[in-house]
Amino acid sequence: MEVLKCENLKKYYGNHENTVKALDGVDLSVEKGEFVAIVGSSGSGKSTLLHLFGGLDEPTSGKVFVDGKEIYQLKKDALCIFRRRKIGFVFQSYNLVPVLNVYENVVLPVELDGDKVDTAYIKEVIGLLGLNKKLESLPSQLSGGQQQRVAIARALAAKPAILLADEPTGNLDSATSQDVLGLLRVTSERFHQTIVMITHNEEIAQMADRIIRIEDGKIVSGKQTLQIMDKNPNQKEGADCVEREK
Ligand SMILES: Nc1ncnc2c1ncn2[C@@H]1O[C@H](COP(=O)(O)OP(=O)(O)OP(=O)(O)O)[C@@H](O)[C@H]1O
Repeated sequence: MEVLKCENLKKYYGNHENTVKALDGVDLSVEKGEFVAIVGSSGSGKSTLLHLFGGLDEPTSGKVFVDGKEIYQLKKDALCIFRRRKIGFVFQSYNLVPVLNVYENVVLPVELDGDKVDTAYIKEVIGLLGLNKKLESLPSQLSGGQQQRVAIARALAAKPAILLADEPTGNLDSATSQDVLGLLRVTSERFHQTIVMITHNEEIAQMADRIIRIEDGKIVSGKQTLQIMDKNPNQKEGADCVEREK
């Protein structure tokens, strides 16, 4: 099932001779449960693409569908609600609320939406991310890797259709980056969670199911959706359940 799609997506900045074509006709489809990495050099258009997937910007032209809904057809308020319910964000700077403890940070988006917290699910997410013993801690009492794990748990709390991660390991050392990425992969497998992540780091990108390469606002490889077989949570992590791009 397709969860994210864009058609002929363009984002131009400036006008006339000063036009910057940040995205220049991107077509892409991401299936439910896929873990996709977007890589490309600085200025290639990665952040612009991720922001447009997240309903955080307006395209110059083209369409973005999340969970079957054409998001830029929605009015501003409706898009805001849709974003809160359907899209989880993880940024390089963890953006946790400093005066709230780990548990309060994780459930905050659900509570802000007036929804009932699915405590069994939250407990599982927290356990999977290894945060059980840190529930009462404030963000300032956590390491960078732990703070990013809280940010991932928070992004998953509302069971989003897609999780968008913008350089999620940008502030972490190499070993911690691998840990955090491993956990993102585990959550993708356990909850069949669709994840789109941008990264500069090739090693990190290799942990995704599919790598999309972008240059000068165009996709140069990784466009096709892979055949993802059932990501059985009982299988070993990294088991051969996903046919990687050749
Ligand atoms: N608000 C803006 N106004 C004008 N140009 C912009 C704006 N935002 C981005 N751009 C330009 O669009 C192009 C793509 O930028 P984008 O931030 O998407 O690249 P990126 O691949 O994410 O880069 P990086 O890896 O350095 O973050 C760049 O040439 C950038 O200068």
